[in-house]
Amino acid sequence: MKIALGSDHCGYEMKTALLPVFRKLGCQFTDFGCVSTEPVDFPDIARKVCDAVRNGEYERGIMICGTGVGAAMAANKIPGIRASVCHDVHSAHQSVEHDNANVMCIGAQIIGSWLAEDLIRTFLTAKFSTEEHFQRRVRKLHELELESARELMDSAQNLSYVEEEFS
Ligand SMILES: O=C(CO)[C@H](O)[C@H](O)[C@H](O)COP(=O)(O)O
Repeated sequence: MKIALGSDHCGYEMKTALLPVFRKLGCQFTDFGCVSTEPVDFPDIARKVCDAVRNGEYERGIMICGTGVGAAMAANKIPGIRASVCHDVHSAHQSVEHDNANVMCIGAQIIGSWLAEDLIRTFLTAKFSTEEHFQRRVRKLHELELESARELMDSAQNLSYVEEEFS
């Protein structure tokens, strides 16, 4: 499995400590940054990780920030991304089995690297269920994404109409 990996400065040390885990699991991975504990902005890294997953080059993504929350917020803005914040093993597999999560976000300020290793192993080995109700719900997530895109396009059109009127 090919994994897109990323962190901000708060997750950098945990990410570095976890690199042997990906090797042990036989995963191919690319680290999309950051490269030190120098402060960066998690949305910039999330963009790179999620684009790599979204374009199909990588099957899943893992982001580590301070809490996992900011990374998940950023990731879920990107079409095609279903990101979870996981600090327990149950969520790590259920978010894939039921919700087809393709990015998992972890908070380095919340858990230690032993649990993070279990979460990664669990997330990467879980598979999306073929049961119809789970498939239907994920289709609905996609529909929400399309509705939001349409709403954005409509409001952009309204905006240009207003701009024309006042120019
Ligand atoms: O946890 C985070 C977002 O949910 C991130 O790791 C932030 O960087 C966190 O807010 C830490 O902020 P800092 O003052 O830039 O270290």
